[in-house]
Amino acid sequence: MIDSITVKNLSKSYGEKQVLRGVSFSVKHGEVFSLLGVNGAGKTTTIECLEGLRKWQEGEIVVEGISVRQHPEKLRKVFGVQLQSTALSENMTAKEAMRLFCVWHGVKYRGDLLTRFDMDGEYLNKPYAKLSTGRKRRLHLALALCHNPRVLVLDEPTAGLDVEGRNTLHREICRLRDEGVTILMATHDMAEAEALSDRIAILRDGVIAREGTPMELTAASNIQNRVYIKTRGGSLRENTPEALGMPETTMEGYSVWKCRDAAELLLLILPHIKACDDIVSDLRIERASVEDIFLSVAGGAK
Ligand SMILES: Nc1ncnc2c1ncn2[C@@H]1O[C@H](COP(=O)(O)OP(=O)(O)OP(=O)(O)O)[C@@H](O)[C@H]1O
Repeated sequence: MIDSITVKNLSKSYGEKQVLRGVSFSVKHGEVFSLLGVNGAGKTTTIECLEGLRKWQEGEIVVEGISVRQHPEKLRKVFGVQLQSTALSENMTAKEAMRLFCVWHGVKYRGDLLTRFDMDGEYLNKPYAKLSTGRKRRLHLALALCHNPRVLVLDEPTAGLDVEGRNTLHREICRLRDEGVTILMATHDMAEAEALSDRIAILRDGVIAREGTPMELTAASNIQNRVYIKTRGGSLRENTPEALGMPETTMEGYSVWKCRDAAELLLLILPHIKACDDIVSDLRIERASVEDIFLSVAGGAK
């Protein structure tokens, strides 16, 4: 079995309102796959169908070889689902929550997970309501992993966290991926998606409008790159070859070109600098980011 998750032609309406119109994607084992889309694009709906929590009208979903429509009861073993922030009762402690989850999944108490997520010591017996958002997120992740799920589903895993909390969770997500867990994530954080994902899909108007690795998505875009070059002798400020054209702008001593193909531009510029007996003192290429691609794709959503 190559794919951990396969979603084929998924269509889902709430009453008259059609939200998904034939969504298809697949996630390989041990891959981090991010689903992006504007508010209301249908990310959570897709995830909830996948978890067997919602019925849908058309299409097929298979997770770890299990047909979600036919055997939703078999999914509990397979999935680890991170809770929403209001999901535990206010007075419950981390230790009690872990006990509860372990009993529910029929496994031994997993104090090791509370230690791994730094939820032992002073946090172990603190009421849930008194934990910070970051600590709650750590606890949710620890609980989601108590039965060693093969697939982890994360909906906005780092929303509202500070930089340190975000980095900690990112490290854990990478670690879980390295341990072979398949991770499906919905996020609005483009930098997070770009840094963590093996592949990304952008939902728009009820279908997957773009899909690929972060490199593929950004390389295939029509968004122009910016090339910044500074030389010691300033040879780019005058006498640039005709084919090159003058820089679009200069900034803090850098000549700046906008171009689709940075390599082509450099093949013209660098020989010119050398021919002028000049030396490059700094060179930067600003590529289109996943956020740029997202804005160009999802920005046109109805
Ligand atoms: N239970 C429901 N009944 C009716 N409409 C719903 C229901 N749940 C979601 N919707 C609608 O379906 C659409 C998709 O919602 P969904 O929550 O899946 O989007 P999302 O991409 O996760 O959005 P967000 O980024 O805001 O979380 C929205 O228009 C929403 O109003």
